Amino acid sequence: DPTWPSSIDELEEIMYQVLAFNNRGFGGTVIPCTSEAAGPGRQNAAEWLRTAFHDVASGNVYWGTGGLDASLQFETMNPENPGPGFNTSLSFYSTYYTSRSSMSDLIALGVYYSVRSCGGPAVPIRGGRIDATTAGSVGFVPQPQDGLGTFKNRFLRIGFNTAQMVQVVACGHTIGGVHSPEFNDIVPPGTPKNQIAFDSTVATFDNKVVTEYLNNNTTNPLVVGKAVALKKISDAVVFGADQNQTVKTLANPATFQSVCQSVLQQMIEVVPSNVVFSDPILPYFVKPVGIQLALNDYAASMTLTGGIRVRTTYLPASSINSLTLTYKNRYGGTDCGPAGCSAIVTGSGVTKGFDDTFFWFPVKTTIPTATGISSFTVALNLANGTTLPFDNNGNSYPITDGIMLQTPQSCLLTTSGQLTVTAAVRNDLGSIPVTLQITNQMPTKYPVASLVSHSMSMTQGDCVGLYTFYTASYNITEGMANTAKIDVTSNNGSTAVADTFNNGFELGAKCMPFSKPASSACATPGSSAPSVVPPSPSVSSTSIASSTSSNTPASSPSTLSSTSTVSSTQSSGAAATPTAATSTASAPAAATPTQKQQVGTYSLVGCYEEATNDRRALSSQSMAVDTMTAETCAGFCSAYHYFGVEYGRECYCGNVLDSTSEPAVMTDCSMPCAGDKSTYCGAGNRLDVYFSNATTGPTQPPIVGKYNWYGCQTEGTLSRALNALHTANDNMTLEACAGFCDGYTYFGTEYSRECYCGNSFTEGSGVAGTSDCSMVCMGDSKELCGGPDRLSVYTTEGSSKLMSMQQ
Ligand code: HEM
Repeated sequence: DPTWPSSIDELEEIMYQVLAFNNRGFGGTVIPCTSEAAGPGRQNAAEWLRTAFHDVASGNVYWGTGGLDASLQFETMNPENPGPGFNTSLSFYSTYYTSRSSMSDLIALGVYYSVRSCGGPAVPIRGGRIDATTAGSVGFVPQPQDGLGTFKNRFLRIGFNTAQMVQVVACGHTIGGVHSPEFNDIVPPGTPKNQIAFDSTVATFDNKVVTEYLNNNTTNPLVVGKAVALKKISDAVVFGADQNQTVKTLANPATFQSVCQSVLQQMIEVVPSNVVFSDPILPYFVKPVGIQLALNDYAASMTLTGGIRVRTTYLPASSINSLTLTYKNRYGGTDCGPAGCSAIVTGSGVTKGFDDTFFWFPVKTTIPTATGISSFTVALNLANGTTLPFDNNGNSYPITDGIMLQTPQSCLLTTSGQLTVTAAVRNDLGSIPVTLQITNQMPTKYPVASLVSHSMSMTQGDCVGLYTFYTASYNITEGMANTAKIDVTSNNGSTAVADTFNNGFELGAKCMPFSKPASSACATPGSSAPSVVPPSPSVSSTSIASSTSSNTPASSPSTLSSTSTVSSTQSSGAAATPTAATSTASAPAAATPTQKQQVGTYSLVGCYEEATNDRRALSSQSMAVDTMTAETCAGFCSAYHYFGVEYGRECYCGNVLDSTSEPAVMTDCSMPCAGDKSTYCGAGNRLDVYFSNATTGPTQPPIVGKYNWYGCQTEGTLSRALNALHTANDNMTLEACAGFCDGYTYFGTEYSRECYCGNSFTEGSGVAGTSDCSMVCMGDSKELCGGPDRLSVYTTEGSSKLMSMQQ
């Protein structure tokens, strides 16, 4: 494996995540090879291969200029580039164009995809090509009527000798053909599909173009037919350049495949002399993909999410029982709090490449903020009882908790482009510029968009425990929001920490509130490995302790906007260590009933006021009974991160605590539980709030029957997003909806109990933030069934988000 992360990571994922779960959608219009996505006779695979050649044709190996540099985007109006195929191909590639995937590398990847999809060899792809910013030299694309001398000169100019010229033309002209709209003298109008193929197998990358030529039974329009009288028989001239010597060697099918593999690689590696190529891009055995950290409410813990992708080409998925992820704390040590430093993950989701398969291990690990994370290693636990360790070539897989994009607290309205980004920066990283950089595409008059970047400094906001929030807002040009990549960086130079290349389209439409710890919890991480690990309840107790001591009316804000608070806390260093507060918090439990600190996996957060905005502090579900205990409520709310008991007999659940709900003094929660008088259950307008990070919460399973997770989608503007069939009932589950929609490409569940089916999305339906789809299914509290106006969508195709945005 290359050492992760690497500059080719984005290209590697586009190259190998071809089909099924988490596919990148790059094969959309060239798989299968027969695909004529641009119309009858317009075979995209053939167009992609020809596109690469026409881009290369401007190259000059003597000068070290041109070649595969995407200059074709500026040359499509030139008469030597006739036909719609260049535009179709380049505009498709353009959607994948980012700072980590140049257009010219994408054109090269297009050769790999089109050739492989048509049954040809796997052309090795190296990354690192640099895109031209203007047109290259034009007039160097060989034409059917040119003579042998011209052909030889043209090919020498791009570094091909006569034999290689014969080879590369044969390898190009094994798929596709000549079209009448562009060459109506060679292909008469009225020809079926307006196309004459180069050989009898138009959509197979085989040597028929050669054997049929040698056997004199070819129908190649650049060898026989109308072209003869017009002297436009370029393939006959090229193939005959050395009295058929080279072309005869290609009559062996295996030779043809291996020769094409090498001359096509040679072709796509004609590049300007300033290009430094990477090694050939091979699939990682083990690769972290989409790894992200985010601080959880109250900042006592953070969650590491993402996937570990394991290549199962030679090691079948069935031989892997599970994966153990072991991490180091932010000091490189092994103190990770009570839960320890490792997590066992089971696999779900299979991705296919042309020649590979991959198995995914979705990671969701809670890490105490006090100890943090700096790197991890992976071990595969095999069915035969052995383990296979992976340590990133001895480096561990690095990850910084110095800065993180707070996805839930960031939001993007894809329609208007209004973006708000919140980043959490570790307080010990000090006095800093924190910058937000947004890179998005902008349309140009050419088929390829340009990339534009905007940087701005972020404004310091609340201090939340060991971190401080920074925010910035920006308006992305209308229509371009889905292309945005978001980088947040703190500090600069060698001390910079960054969280980069985050997808704008993964942000929700609404910025979620963050339930804050008290401002007194604001601190910097200890300078040595911390011996003290405050688990979530102790930090929460800190906030209680602080309200107690400050003795301010509960309505007084603990909104931590004041920078002076932040800086003074920072300078006073460890004064606010959470452990000190824990003992304070446990002190008030003096009355006969006691305050339960722990209920199952839930820990007491504290006593909280009800929300003040007509909502409930915890608003997802509720119930009330005269036998209420904390246990009863915990069971009822097991699908949620929070539960709260109030007024002795009421129970409320939710995944977020409403932002207007403020901590109250612990002694406010003084009503015994109706079902257990020895413990407290809140009071009037006061809840005892408990929190759990355990994955008893509902999940969005990646696979439901034959459907794969697609994403959280908004409703359509004029009709339902999926409008073929629908049903609704109180027993709704993902499985039930999948069964109901059997035969449709998509199913979506919405608002806990609704189910919709369809083969495509109607107008206006777009990507929503995953956090928008957070309502529990009525029929299964372990699963998520959309949200208000939001669908949890699954598809039989596992088609990618990028593709859906194109529609
Ligand atoms: C002497 C050199 C060459 C000449 C004169 C030539 C000429 C042509 C012409 C006239 C067409 C028909 C285009 C249309 O009607 O859409 C064509 C198609 C094609 N060429 Fe070439 N070509 C040459 C070399 C190459 C090379 C080196 C490759 C790639 C390795 C290549 C790949 C293709 C492909 C794949 C098509 C089919 C496109 C489609 O079906 O849409 N050609 N070529």
